[in-house]
Amino acid sequence: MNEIVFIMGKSASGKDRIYRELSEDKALGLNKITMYTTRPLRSGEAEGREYHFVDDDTAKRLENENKIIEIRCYDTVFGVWKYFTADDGQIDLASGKRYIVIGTLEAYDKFCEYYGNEHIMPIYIEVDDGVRLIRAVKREMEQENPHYEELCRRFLADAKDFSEENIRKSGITRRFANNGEFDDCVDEIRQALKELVYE
Ligand SMILES: Nc1ncnc2c1ncn2[C@@H]1O[C@H](COP(=O)(O)OP(=O)(O)OP(=O)(O)O)[C@@H](O)[C@H]1O
Repeated sequence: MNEIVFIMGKSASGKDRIYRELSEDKALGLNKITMYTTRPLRSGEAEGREYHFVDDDTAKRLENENKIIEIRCYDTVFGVWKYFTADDGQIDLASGKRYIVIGTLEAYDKFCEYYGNEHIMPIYIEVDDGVRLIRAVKREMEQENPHYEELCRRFLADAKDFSEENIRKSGITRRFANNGEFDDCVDEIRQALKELVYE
């Protein structure tokens, strides 16, 4: 049973857009998971909507209780900010519900360790590097303050994080290409979900 649909891919591969499209499709009935962060709430954000905003002690307590499924720690100028997914009851494999998660390859491995890979359906989105870089630059140009250095850093970091060896080690065998029309890619994923998640 593939109760958890796990979307992943390099930066600007289109995963946010695909995640939104699939999670808004009522017919699929995929439930979103709210992650946690120790970074402060920004204006316009609301507790429980973008994230559950918690302090470091809460993160440590959940860690001690072995309730953290995957965690990423970033050394920022404001100190260490943690982003994590916790086993807080949002995912209940016995409930018959389906879930949709977006994350890194490392997070996918952690989900497999925690829940067992038979419960997770990996959706790996792939876009040719040249096309992906152009889309990333275009998206950045639309920002008020484009950060091209960060874009380049992520592009290079992704080449390592999503190396062919890492993809193979994670047991990812199927890739969903998003080089052409967005709807074609989403249709292919919908078809795969019908076969593998709603079998
Ligand atoms: N098939 C497509 N054709 C054209 N543009 C696309 C297509 N798919 C996605 N895009 C665009 O590419 C850009 C990157 O998509 P998106 O933000 O969803 O990527 P992402 O993988 O979530 O990136 P990141 O990890 O950097 O946040 C967006 O501007 C999106 O609208």
